[in-house]
This record gives sequence, C-alpha cells and structure tokens, in this order.
Amino acid sequence: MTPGARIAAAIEILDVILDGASPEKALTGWGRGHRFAGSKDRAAIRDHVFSALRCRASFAWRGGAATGRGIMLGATQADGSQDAMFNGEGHAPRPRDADEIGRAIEDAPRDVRLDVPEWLLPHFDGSLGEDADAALTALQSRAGVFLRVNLRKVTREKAAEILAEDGIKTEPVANVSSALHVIENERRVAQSRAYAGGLVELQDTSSQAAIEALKVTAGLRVLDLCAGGGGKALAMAAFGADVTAHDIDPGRMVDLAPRAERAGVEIATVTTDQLASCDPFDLVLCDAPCSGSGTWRRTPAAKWALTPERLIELTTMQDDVLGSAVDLVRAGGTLAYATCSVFEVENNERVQLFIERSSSFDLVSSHLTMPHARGDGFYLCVMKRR
Ligand SMILES: C[S@@+](CC[C@H](N)C(=O)[O-])C[C@H]1O[C@@H](n2cnc3c(N)ncnc32)[C@H](O)[C@@H]1O
Repeated sequence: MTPGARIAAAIEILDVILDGASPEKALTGWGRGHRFAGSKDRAAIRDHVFSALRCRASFAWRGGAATGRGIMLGATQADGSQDAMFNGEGHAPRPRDADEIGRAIEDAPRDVRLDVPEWLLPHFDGSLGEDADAALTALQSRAGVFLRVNLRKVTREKAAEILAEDGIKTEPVANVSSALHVIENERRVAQSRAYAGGLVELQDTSSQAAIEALKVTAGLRVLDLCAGGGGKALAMAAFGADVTAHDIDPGRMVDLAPRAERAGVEIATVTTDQLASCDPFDLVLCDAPCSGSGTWRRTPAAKWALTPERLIELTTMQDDVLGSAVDLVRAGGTLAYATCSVFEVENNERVQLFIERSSSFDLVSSHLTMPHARGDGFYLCVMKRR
C-alpha cells in the first residue's frame, strides 16, 4: 500500500470508530475485508488510527470536521504531509476541497488544544494543578514499550543481550531495577525467545516502580485482590512473595496460569467465596478498576468515552474494593491502593473516605506519578492496619 492509501484506510476505520465501534473491532473488521494488506501496512494504519484518537479534537479542529477525513486532514496538516498524502493518486484520498476549511490550532479553546473532553478539564486542573497541561500534552503522544525483566531468572543486562540477539534493542530505565525501554523492533517482543522463556513481560515502568516501592520480600503473604491478567501479581511473585490472586471476574485471570508458568513462579488463585476463609495477609494490593486517565495514550478511545456517570460508578467500585479488603489484612499488615488514574476523585478522595469509615487504618504514604516519557500516570497509596 502507498502511504496515501494507508491514510485512506485510517479514514475508513476512524469513521467506523466514530460510529461507535471499538478501535480493536474496527481495525480487525478492516483487516478482514482487506486481506491483501501486509503486516507493515496494518501496523502503519494502526499507528495512524491511534495517533488520530489521541489528538482527535485538535486534528478535527485543524482539518475542519470531526469525521475520519477531517481528522486525518488535521493530522497530516499537523505533520506537514498533507499535500503528499491527499493527492488522489491510486488509493490515496482526494485533495482537500475548497470548503474543507481548517482552523489555526492557536485559536482553539484549551480543551481542544489539549485533546480532552471539556468536562474533564476541572478534574485535571483540580488534581494536577499547574502540571495539568504537561500531563495532557504527554497523553497526546505515543507511549513507549517497556519490559519487566524477571530478575528471578536473569539479570537485566543478560535479558537485554538475549533480546538484542532477536533484533530488539533496549535500554535500562534509571531508578527502576527491572525495567527496560524497547527502542527498536518493539513489535517483535511477543515472538522473542526472551518473552517465550519468561525472562521478560510487558509492563509499564510506573507499575514496576510501584511494586518496587512496596518492598515485597521473599515469603511475604500477599493478596492481589484485583488481579486481572496478573501483571502486578507476577511482579510481586518475582520478588519471592507468596502471592494469592483474586478477581471479582475470574475470567479476567485466565492468562495468569500460563504467564506464571512461563515466569517460573507459583500463584494461587481464589474465588470471591473462598476469600472469607483465607487467613489475613501481610499485604493486600487493591489495583482498583479506574478511568485509566494516566494511561490514555495507550487507550485513547477511553478518553472520549468516559462520562461523568461512569466516573461516579468507578468511584463506587473503588470504595467497594477497599471495603472488601479490610478483613483480609492482618493486624500490623499493609493495605496498598493503586489506580492508573491521575484524578483526585479516584485516588486521595477514595483513601480519605476509606480511612474515615474504617478507622483501623493509618495512612503511611501516597504518591502520584504523572504520565511522562518513561511511564504512565499511576497512583499508589500505602496504609497500615493497626
Ligand atoms: C486495573 S484492573 C487490574 C489490573 C491487574 N492488577 C494487572 O496488573 O494487570 C482492575 C480489576 O479489578 C477487578 N475488580 C473490579 N471490582 C472488583 C472487586 N470488587 N473485587 C475484586 N476485583 C474487582 C476487575 O475485574 C479488573 O480485572
């Protein structure tokens, strides 16, 4: 496919997404109908679609319409490739029409310039203050790919060497002992020997740093209460902890057993009914469901899909998660509450309410990481049970 034809494909896919389909569904649907497209074409089209979703409002402003075509007109205007891409040759989109009038980004309101739904600006401002614009700007660009090295099996240096033999170039991330930043051939990771052999897992640096901050030691009895796919459970098991995983939706833990086997660790799983008969744990991690606002450059459609009602619903779920953890922490044990959101309403406000209600936990520390070049936004709060 020519570069222009890839833009035309992105336009088609964006229109399907704007009609309500998820990006994955729209991309898969397009792929099925265009089997001639090679893997490089698909990857390039995917990149176009995701960067268009990250900057949906500002691109539509520049392009003059909130349609697939308007957004891609804006995208190519922003990177200076419009004349080359919209040339009507072959399968490329036709040149810009006279009535497709874009506007200067300098004239756009702040929510459009920063690509965020207007109703969320007060949440960013209230939570991040003068750092709000920097965080929103970070969310407009692509996130890096980071690996967690399984230090039980291999050193970070050796893992980097093995990855390099498969053409995957990495560099170590400062201050996070297990983290590697993939700087070349990130799409090869899942097929690499290091990945298949359980030497590395895909995990953002902020999540890795949060687990390091918990200072999990060998033999510590840990419950990962919201384990999902088990990313944090695996990271804690890599430190030698005795990890039990639980999720209200056990179906979300299906990948945990094969991942644990690859990593060479054992992680027990329990159902919600079984939780009540578990002995209280030294550490309970509540990696709660959240808006994901710190990770929206990876899931940009979620930024536009969030509603005020859904945000309230999420805070209720977060309160439920914390409430259900109370009796699972032993006296003197630790309760950790984490989200990948940057919003106060999902973070400190939940913790304050919990501490007021439960009266048996003291706040030890809380820390918010902003989305930045080397990691996603992440919140971690540590409490101790009296
Ligand atoms: C942020 S995800 C967890 C991600 C996971 N810890 C990881 O590192 O890959 C949140 C998970 O919480 C689960 N969940 C939601 N409400 C819950 C509850 N009341 N108790 C336990 N798990 C819950 C969801 O099913 C979801 O899998």
